[in-house]
Amino acid sequence: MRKIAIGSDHAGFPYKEPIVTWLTTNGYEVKDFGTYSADSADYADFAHPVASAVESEGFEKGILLCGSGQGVCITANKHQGIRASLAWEKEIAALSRQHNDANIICFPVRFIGLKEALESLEAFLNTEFEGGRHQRRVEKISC
Ligand SMILES: O=C(CO)[C@H](O)[C@H](O)[C@H](O)COP(=O)(O)O
Repeated sequence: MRKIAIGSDHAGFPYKEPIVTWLTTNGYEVKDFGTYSADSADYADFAHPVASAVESEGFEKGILLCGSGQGVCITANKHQGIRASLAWEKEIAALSRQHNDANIICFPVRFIGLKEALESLEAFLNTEFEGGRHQRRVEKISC
């Protein structure tokens, strides 16, 4: 089964449960790294565990949610093995897989509808990396 890690802060929290439900309904195994309420929380406390899970704990991909999507994305990209992408519509989500081999998708929950987020997630999970010229470019990301 495909293992997915998910995490959010308070601003991302409203979409976490619907996304988990969508994932389990569609046959994914999901681990929820919090937050577990709408109380104010710090995005890095959830982005780091999700990034570690994808980087080295056998999770295929990760999903991170915060208000703008920026905080979780910046945090996750501090991890060597992570390519986290910010997505607000499905074509961007698919491109992050095709061209960037992204392994975490970050959603700006205060700026995207749930339907668009779920369609973007589906595109992200079902799109393969194209390799070729993009492989060379991805290899140049690490410093
Ligand atoms: O968007 C975020 C970080 O990029 C966070 O989710 C926060 O919501 C944002 O920083 C605003 O903070 P607030 O405490 O919700 O006002």
